[in-house]
Amino acid sequence: MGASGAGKTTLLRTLSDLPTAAGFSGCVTRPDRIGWMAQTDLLQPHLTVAANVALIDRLAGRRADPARILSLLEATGLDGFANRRPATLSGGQRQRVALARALMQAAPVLALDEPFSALDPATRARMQETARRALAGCSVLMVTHDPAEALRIADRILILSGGKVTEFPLPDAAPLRDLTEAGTLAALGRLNLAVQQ
Ligand SMILES: Nc1ncnc2c1ncn2[C@@H]1O[C@H](COP(=O)(O)OP(=O)(O)OP(=O)(O)O)[C@@H](O)[C@H]1O
Repeated sequence: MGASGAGKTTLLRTLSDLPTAAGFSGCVTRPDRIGWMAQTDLLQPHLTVAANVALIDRLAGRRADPARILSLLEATGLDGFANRRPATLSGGQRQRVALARALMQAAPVLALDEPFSALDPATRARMQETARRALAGCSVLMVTHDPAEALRIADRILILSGGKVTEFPLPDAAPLRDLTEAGTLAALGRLNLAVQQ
């Protein structure tokens, strides 16, 4: 988390070995493969939804498992959309295709840059659950502007400000946390203040 312009996307891109406008010196140790989902969905307009989900495999010269594609489309609430083109989808549906594509990569580390920002609250809550389930066992570094989202799903919350990272202490409850529970609600108040500083 962190204010707009704090450098969150730049940090994710640096960790993922993607180019940035920022200067960087030092050394990043990372696994060979890092999955990535950007703020913009970057869907290929000429490909169907299923082909977009399979794209990373295709680019890597692998055959994508059709059953896995269908199960990820189902998990992201897109069953029946496999043969549609991105232009026929809403912004939220497109973002869910991008999420399915990120989940398809099954990389040990996944960088998600505000993956749920275009979704309505109910779909967003469902996608948070889907992503947590589908990504159990992966390390996921996710940027979000939404303190409630971070509190609900994160194992750790780091706040980037003035070039420094501070860890926000989480309540004892395990994710997916109940935001109406007193301890979580109190933490939400503290987190709202912390990200405004
Ligand atoms: N460590 C850094 N050194 C120099 N410039 C940086 C650094 N980190 C970020 N910047 C620059 O600051 C600007 C904003 O960075 P970035 O897009 O990463 O912010 P952000 O926190 O993701 O913002 P937003 O929440 O609005 O998406 C960019 O122009 C980026 O190049």
